[in-house]
Amino acid sequence: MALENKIDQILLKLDNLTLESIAEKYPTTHPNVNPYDFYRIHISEILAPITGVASEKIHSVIQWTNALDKGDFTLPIPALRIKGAKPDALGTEWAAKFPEDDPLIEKPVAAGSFLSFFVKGGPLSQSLIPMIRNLGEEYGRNRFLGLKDPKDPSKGKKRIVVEFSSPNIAKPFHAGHLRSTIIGSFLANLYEGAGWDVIRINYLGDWGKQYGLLALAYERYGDEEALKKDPIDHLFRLYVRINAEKEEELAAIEAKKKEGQDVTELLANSLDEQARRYFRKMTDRDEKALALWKRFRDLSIVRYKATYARLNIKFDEYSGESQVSEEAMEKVAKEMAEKGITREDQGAVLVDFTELIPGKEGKRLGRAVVRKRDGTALYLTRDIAELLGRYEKYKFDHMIYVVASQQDLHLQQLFKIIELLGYKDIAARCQHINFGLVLGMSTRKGTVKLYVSPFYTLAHANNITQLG
Ligand SMILES: NC(=[NH2+])NCCC[C@H](N)C(=O)O
Repeated sequence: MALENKIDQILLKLDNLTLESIAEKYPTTHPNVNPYDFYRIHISEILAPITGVASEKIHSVIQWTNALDKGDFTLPIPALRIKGAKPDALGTEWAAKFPEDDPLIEKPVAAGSFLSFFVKGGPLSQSLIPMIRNLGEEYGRNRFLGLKDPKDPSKGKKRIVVEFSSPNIAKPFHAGHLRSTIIGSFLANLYEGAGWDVIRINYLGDWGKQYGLLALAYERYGDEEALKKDPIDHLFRLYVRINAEKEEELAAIEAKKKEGQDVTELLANSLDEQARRYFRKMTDRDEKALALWKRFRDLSIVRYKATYARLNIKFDEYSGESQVSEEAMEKVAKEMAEKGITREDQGAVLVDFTELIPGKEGKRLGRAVVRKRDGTALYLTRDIAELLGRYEKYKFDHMIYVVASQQDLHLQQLFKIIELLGYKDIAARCQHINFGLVLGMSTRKGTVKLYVSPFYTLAHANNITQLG
């Protein structure tokens, strides 16, 4: 984009630079879309002769401030590593030598070992407003940041996978999922604005024994009309009801056991056991068992989509725990065993971090079961295979999981297993973005609050503040 405003022309002249020489000397900058890049360069060019330090070096350490009273930019003097000089004294000296009447920047303020720089408001707005008018919708974005090689755009964009929202079908979409949705969508938009190729994934909780239990509940109490009208609500009601029954039943069995009765048969016929068997049929891809579950999933997705649409959010992929194939899990199970990461323990398979990793870290990570005694896989097992599958499919440069801090340990275990498998490079590309807990809610007890009204409010706000 051509530079059409005077201030920037003045700046180029001031520092005796051209856009070409800037690109050469400061390859990470993009002054034609980010006016602040000019300012950082300008400060560096002024300070170079005063300090005797190369302007590129100064440029590389100038930072944003974290509070406005500290200026627009700050220079941490110790970062320049000048031997034998006291940073505080240098700060005072350099501030004194800084030109009194620079057209763009106030004389800096020395604050301890930092120099604070304040941009002059008038000239900035004179340069900024034409820039906003020129760039239009593009203003505020910097598509260069996401390039694989900033010097060679033909090499393409970096790719990021952002996994967020990820509710559990049949359970309500609670405040935790809402937070993941808002944060995840915001991050995805931000990366898009920064020129990355962004893949948005919704990893549904749609698999596990509880979906066997839910199917049983539907067979007993399900209502076709209610399901069609509001699947999420209907399934939630069934889920709470059947869980209460299951808990009651288990408590009764436990009491009988305490009295010394033989409860083997009761346990074998319990709801819990029936649910397990039902889910087993699902993992064996029994068509009948899967048909009901698939309806629950499909209807829930239709509802989710409508809600996300209000928030101006779209996903590129509705993946989910159910989409992780048994074959993929078997493959990685074999690999883990071969690489000595897993061991058997009373018929179950687990990763014992306390043995694999010495010291505190191993202790902190503890032990994690990856295959139950009855042969079924777990949440973690699915995540391991899913992560590797995503890498295979997307070859991402970075992947973010936006998940509540409740699952900090789970994600640390996941990333560590990937690393132990020898995929250090893939593990290093993964990041957990967490957020605090919403206390006092339990889906099983039915104490979850459905956040309908904030949804509307946020949808509204999102329309106005959307980044991309
Ligand atoms: N890859 C993952 N484990 N993502 C997080 C999924 C969140 C999960 N469905 C929950 O509601 O708690």
